[in-house]
Amino acid sequence: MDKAVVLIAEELSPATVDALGPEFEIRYCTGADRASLLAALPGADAVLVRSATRMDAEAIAAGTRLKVIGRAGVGLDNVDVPAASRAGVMVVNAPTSNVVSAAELTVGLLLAVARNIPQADAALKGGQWQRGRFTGVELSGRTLGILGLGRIGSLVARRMAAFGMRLLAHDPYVPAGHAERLGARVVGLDELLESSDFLTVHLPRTPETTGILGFDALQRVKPGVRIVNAARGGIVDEAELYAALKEGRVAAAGIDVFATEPCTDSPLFELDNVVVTPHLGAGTAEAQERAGVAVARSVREALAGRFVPEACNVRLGEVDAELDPWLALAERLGGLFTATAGALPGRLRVTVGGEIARHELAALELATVKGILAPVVEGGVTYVNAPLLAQERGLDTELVTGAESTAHRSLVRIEGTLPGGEHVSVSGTLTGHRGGERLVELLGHDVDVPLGDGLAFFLAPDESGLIAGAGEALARAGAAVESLRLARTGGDDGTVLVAAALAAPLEPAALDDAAVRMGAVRGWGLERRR
Ligand SMILES: NC(=O)c1ccc[n+]([C@@H]2O[C@H](COP(=O)([O-])OP(=O)(O)OC[C@H]3O[C@@H](n4cnc5c(N)ncnc54)[C@H](O)[C@@H]3O)[C@@H](O)[C@H]2O)c1
Ligand SMILES: O=C(O)[C@H](O)COP(=O)(O)O
Repeated sequence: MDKAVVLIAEELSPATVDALGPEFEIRYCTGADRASLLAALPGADAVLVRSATRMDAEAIAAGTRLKVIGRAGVGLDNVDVPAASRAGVMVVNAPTSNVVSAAELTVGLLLAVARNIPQADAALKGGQWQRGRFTGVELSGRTLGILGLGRIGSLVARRMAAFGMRLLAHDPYVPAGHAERLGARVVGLDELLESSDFLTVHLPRTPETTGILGFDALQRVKPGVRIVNAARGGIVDEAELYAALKEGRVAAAGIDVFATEPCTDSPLFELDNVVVTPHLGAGTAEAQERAGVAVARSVREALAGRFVPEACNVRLGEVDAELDPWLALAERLGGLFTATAGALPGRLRVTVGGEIARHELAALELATVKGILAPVVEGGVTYVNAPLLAQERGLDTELVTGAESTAHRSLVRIEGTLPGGEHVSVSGTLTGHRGGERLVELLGHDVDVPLGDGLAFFLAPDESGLIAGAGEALARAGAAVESLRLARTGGDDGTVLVAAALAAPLEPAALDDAAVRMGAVRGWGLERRR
């Protein structure tokens, strides 16, 4: 089988490729070069990007076999997440990988604009020993205004408290008490602007925050303020900042991010009181390794068709790790439901009983739908597109929880009525320390077989010698039978269910042949998960 292709579109830590492992073909392109990106995407199952690759609707459409976009970093403003969701493409990022590095760069920029370090360095290397020209200010005792008290803003708060700064914060969306625990006082935007000697920006770029430090805000700042932006370009209006720096209302600025990147030409670059870096917030070995390894792991999971907790466009909230094997079971049972039904029901009921019923089960419901649709949908079913595909096929799902499971500690049952009126049901559980998947009911027949590979089922009239006849029929059809079970109880149509565990799945023609030989009314199989 061909290896899945992972396309690396930007410079990533070598640890990324190591974490992907040998089972992928790795290809490279230059994501910032549109032609290179669009030419490489059609062959890729996954693409790994940083902030310079625009994964918009056009690029996502070009990735005809794309299943996952891995953003080796935090910001997703270069990824059209809704377009990815429509295309069934999972988007994963590494939201905490580089926050310490970004906070540390912020500290560096705050020190640089306080003490003119880069300017003094450049002057001295240019042969000038000028000490008075670069006299700065102390941070200690001054007021730092933090705009956005999320992950990075909070790390900056802790670090700058150690410098003896007074902390103010503006962030209407953090819980009460968070700022106080960091030693910061929460204030409105006006007070933040009017009272801060230093202002540092840690907001996401949203319609609300774009230009938030524009003409009006820069008119209200404390004269002589120093501003640092290591969040996103465009949050500080570059033209207005330039004007305020020229006037001296803003004494200095440290800027890591620009409205348009790469940015190699800006009026800001002409000003002595500006320190700039080329989007270096995440530019450390540690951050790159963390980001690369995190997305590599998520990509491996996503390409294996498993649930990825870090997926940004699967809205299931936190999924308890204890539930993972149950998701796999539900998906497997969904596949068996479709193999048994040969059609989709209009309405599907997923009943979860016993101990696992206390968990949040939206992911398990989705895993079931994924398993049910996978055998019948071309192009792959993922946790991302399963709800949309179900809707398109008119498949409604009802989740029933809390039912007692008397025979098993926990049980998952899937049932639905087909358009022809036939009721189909399948139930399974996990047993033993290693959580082996077991089928415990099929079409109302009580069975107990491992949900292994190569299962085959037959419905046959209840006659003596059936088990011997079934064994012989399967052997003649070329099957290596590992075990045979007869399920007499539960069915109400006079047939018994023969469940055969085979060493390898049988081809459909061989299954039919075996069914005819044993006098079964029908036979069907469950193939190995791909
Ligand atoms: N320079 C870099 O290389 C680099 C590296 C990492 C992250 N970043 C950027 O840094 C920024 C912060 O990242 P984070 O991980 O701390 O994000 P975060 O989501 O943890 O924090 C953002 C905070 O902003 C607040 N916020 C949102 N809208 C607001 C508004 N209108 N007014 C006030 N507060 C508002 C939110 O409540 C949140 O607490 C992001 O823009 C991210 O893309 C840059
Ligand atoms: O959003 C991020 O993670 C940072 O801005 C870093 O972006 P980068 O991966 O392009 O350096």
